[in-house]
Amino acid sequence: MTDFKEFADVCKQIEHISSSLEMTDVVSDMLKSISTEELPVVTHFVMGDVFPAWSVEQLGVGTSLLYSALSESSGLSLKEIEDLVRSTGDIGETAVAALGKKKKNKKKNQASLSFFSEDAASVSISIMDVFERFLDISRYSGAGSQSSKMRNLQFLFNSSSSEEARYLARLTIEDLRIGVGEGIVRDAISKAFDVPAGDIERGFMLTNDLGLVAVAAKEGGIEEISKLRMELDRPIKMMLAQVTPSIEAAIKDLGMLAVEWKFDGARVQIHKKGDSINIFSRRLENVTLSLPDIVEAVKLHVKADSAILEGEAVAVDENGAPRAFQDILKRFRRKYDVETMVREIPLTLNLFDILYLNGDVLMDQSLLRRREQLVACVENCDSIKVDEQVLTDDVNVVNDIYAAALNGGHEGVMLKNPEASYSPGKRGKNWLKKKPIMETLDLVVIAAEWGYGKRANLIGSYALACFDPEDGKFLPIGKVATGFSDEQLAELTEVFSELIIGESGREIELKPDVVFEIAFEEIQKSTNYGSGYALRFPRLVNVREDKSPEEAETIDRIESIYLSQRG
Ligand SMILES: Nc1ncnc2c1ncn2[C@@H]1O[C@H](COP(=O)(O)OP(=O)(O)OP(=O)(O)O)[C@@H](O)[C@H]1O
Repeated sequence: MTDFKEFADVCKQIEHISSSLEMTDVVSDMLKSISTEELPVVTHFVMGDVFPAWSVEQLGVGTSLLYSALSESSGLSLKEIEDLVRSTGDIGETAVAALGKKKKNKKKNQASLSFFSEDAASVSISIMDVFERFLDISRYSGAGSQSSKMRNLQFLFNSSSSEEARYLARLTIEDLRIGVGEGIVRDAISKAFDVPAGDIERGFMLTNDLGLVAVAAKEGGIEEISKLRMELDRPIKMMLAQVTPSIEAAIKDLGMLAVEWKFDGARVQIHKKGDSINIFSRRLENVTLSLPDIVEAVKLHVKADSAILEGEAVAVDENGAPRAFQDILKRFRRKYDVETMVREIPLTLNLFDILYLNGDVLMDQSLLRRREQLVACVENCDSIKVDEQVLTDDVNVVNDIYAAALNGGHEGVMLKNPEASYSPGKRGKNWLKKKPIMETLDLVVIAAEWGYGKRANLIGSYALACFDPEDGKFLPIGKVATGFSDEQLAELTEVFSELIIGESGREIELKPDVVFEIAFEEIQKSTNYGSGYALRFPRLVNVREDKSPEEAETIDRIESIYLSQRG
């Protein structure tokens, strides 16, 4: 059993390293040194995850619960914890300071020990102890769950040293902040168990779980990795599209095109095993409970024993015409009553891909072959259908389809390579999208400011960042304070209150989790922000609840938009 302290020591070491190669070496050494049981846990922990995004288990600890646990464990008041968050600007440092103070208090007042009953023996905790407690926390939800979660958190903080608490606190809100992302872990697994990085990547593509890949690599090297398969109820990352500047350019790039309407809704991946249906969002979260109408439609109209299907769920009005993008997102929120939502915001599901059918993985087949099988197993009706696809290399034909899509209230067209296989998580050239000039950017909210006067209780301005996939960092690019309705400001304040990880005066630092779609006039060079760019006249268009922070615009894309603006 490895002590959690050893994990915390490695995190501390990594925090002081800037080179990715060195980080990879340290992570690789740690992966080699631990047991097979600990391997999947540590693989996720080191990236700041407790469970994979798609797992049924979810931790669901917000910062307010964490503050209360730290307050109880340290004996400091909630207000003192909040002050520490403000002064240290980091939840990890807050935990270190709070538990440090607790020790001093304990010496002063032995009587208080009985309050910390669970840690009276001051035993060290192992990595697996921490994981077990997290697992227990994930089992509680709804009314009365807070106290059970609290008990577990207190146990963890009471039995950890203040150094361990730094990483424990950050892990609790799944924001470890040591800069280790999927790329580094993939390379570390490859190095630790001597399997080429390409094979690790392929295993990851099929399973979406680096923990599982690490165990396979350790137990049987390439051979075991090559046995990894896609599985029902374990979603895979979705294939994405690049913007094409023009239809002519798309034909030049791909030749023959498979042209489909681009629907404006939310992407879903549906896993069907007999009558058991699971639906995953673009962020790979299990959203089945929000979409009972889609579950029914799939049960009735998809003629397959087992299948993995992909499509776009679109909110429609009584005539079947598409409604605003915000409406579909309401359907995914748990805070609304599902039955009312199903009644008020009906959906249609437009299926456009199939990755698995009756035991066969179809991902490596061409789009055309996959589509034949998709068409054959879906009975088209109002609630679910496979929309038309046209094969052509004639620019006029594509232009007509594009015009018809826009006239119908849809977003544009998808122009796909008919021969291409499905590449999970890739934004390559095999799927192109054409829609009216895109003047919005999807950016991650990393910080914010409380408002003034009457709006002092509302967050009024948000700091935005783009993503650097090289090192997994979010690079500031500007602030947005316009485009919000009062109702939206109140709703967002509630959401962001659970993501506060540091506070200084009116400024708050936020766990990067929420993506804003931002309209802007121009991208300018700037020394004010870490990205080296700033936005002129940014305003909020949408909250992209369907996107994860890693799906925000990359710094490369910002650079290329900047260059294209200059002609
Ligand atoms: N026929 C279709 N085929 C594939 N994707 C479609 C189709 N119709 C709508 N879509 C949606 O379009 C998206 C493809 O664009 P992209 O991968 O760039 O996603 P995105 O970043 O959300 O872009 P956007 O903001 O343009 O929707 C898919 O993720 C899917 O949600």
